Amino acid sequence: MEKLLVINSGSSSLKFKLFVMPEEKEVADGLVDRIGIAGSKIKIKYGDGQKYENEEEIKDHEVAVDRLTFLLKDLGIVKELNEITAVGHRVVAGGEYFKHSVVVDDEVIKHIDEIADMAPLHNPANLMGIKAFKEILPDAFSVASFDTAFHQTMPAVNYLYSTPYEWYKDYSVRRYGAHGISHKYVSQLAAEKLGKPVEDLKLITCHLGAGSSVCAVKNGKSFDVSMGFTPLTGVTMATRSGDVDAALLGYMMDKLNIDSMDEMLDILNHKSGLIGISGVSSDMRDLLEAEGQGNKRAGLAIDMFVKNVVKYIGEYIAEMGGVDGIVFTAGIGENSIPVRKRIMDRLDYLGLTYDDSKNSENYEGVISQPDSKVAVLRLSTNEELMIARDIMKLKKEA
Ligand SMILES: Nc1ncnc2c1ncn2[C@@H]1O[C@H](COP(=O)(O)OP(=O)(O)O)[C@@H](O)[C@H]1O
Ligand SMILES: CC(=O)OP(=O)(O)O
Ligand SMILES: [Mg+2]
Repeated sequence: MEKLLVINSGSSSLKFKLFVMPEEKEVADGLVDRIGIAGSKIKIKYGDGQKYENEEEIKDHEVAVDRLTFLLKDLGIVKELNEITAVGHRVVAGGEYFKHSVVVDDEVIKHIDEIADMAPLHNPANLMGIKAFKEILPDAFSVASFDTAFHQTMPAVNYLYSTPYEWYKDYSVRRYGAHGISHKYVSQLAAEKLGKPVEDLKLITCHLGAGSSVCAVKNGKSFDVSMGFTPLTGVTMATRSGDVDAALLGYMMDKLNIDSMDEMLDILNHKSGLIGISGVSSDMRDLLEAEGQGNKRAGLAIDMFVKNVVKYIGEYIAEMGGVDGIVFTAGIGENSIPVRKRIMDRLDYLGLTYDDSKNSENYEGVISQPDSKVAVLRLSTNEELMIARDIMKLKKEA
């Protein structure tokens, strides 16, 4: 029996789970939510149903790690931090370096840092977490699991951009995608719930959170994904623009008198998407509330998000030549009944029908009607469990 801690830094959150392995028992499950925006909150479930919840200012991921390590001891979840024998980290961009999870050493740290531009909102925070825990727990086995690894199975026709081929050959410019740990987990779970081997299914997994991506999972493998070279592209996100015409960068630099590309990318990464369109909030919960109070731009931002998800679903049905199941997961996908409803209502052309009583907050599994032409599932993702399993595998091999 041993205790493993898994750290999952998202763009707006830091999630963690403490597992007892090999039983896969979750001893603690925590979330630091709304990092860097008003109303940050820490929520931890631990022990036999105990809960800790506090609203406090969490300005960045570094503060989140500090609070987490303090609370693990303070709440008595561990007596001493060194009871934790391994720490696993979700890392978003692995580029061409990492095609599967690895034990962290200096070389790994160097490469994660080197390709930070491939996930500017994530890799620096991921690396900060890795280094912080190397200091706090120098003897713990340290593992990095990559969001991009699952997408390495994409065929060239889907991962290449229609740019000069030399960009790919000489500079590794291609679609890497993201959220792969989650897309892999929910596609396997969906197959289980549907009672069929994942190898026999065409699935579309919609990971909709602060960062959102839609993935075509054909025969258990990632076939195409909406995120690209970085997690900036694809559908409208909390603060990210999703797909835009590259030509508007130069055009707007001129109009706004901006002379640095970094500043432009900062606008596309941090000031666009739901917050950019609505001017209200980057958080879907706030937008739904504002829309209910008559805020038109909040409604428009939600409609654009929904349209983009519907568009990618349609694209992937065309690319795969059909679909057996559509999965909703992550912050919005799991928790927002109205957003799921708005997406599913746009898919009735597929003969998709859903069960209103199952399109609920906590229902785990198939939410479509038995006679629906396409199955729909609401599944809670568990990136942390996937990483914990990878730690065990790498420990065995070490
Ligand atoms: N009940 C809810 N209704 C609508 N949106 C929600 C709800 N709960 C969480 N969300 C959305 O989920 C997002 C966080 O998703 P999550 O997958 O946890 O984020 P991250 O991308 O940081 O990993 C928040 O920005 C919020 O918009
Ligand atoms: C890649 C990405 O966007 O991750 P997250 O949704 O966790 O921010
Ligand atoms: Mg996430």
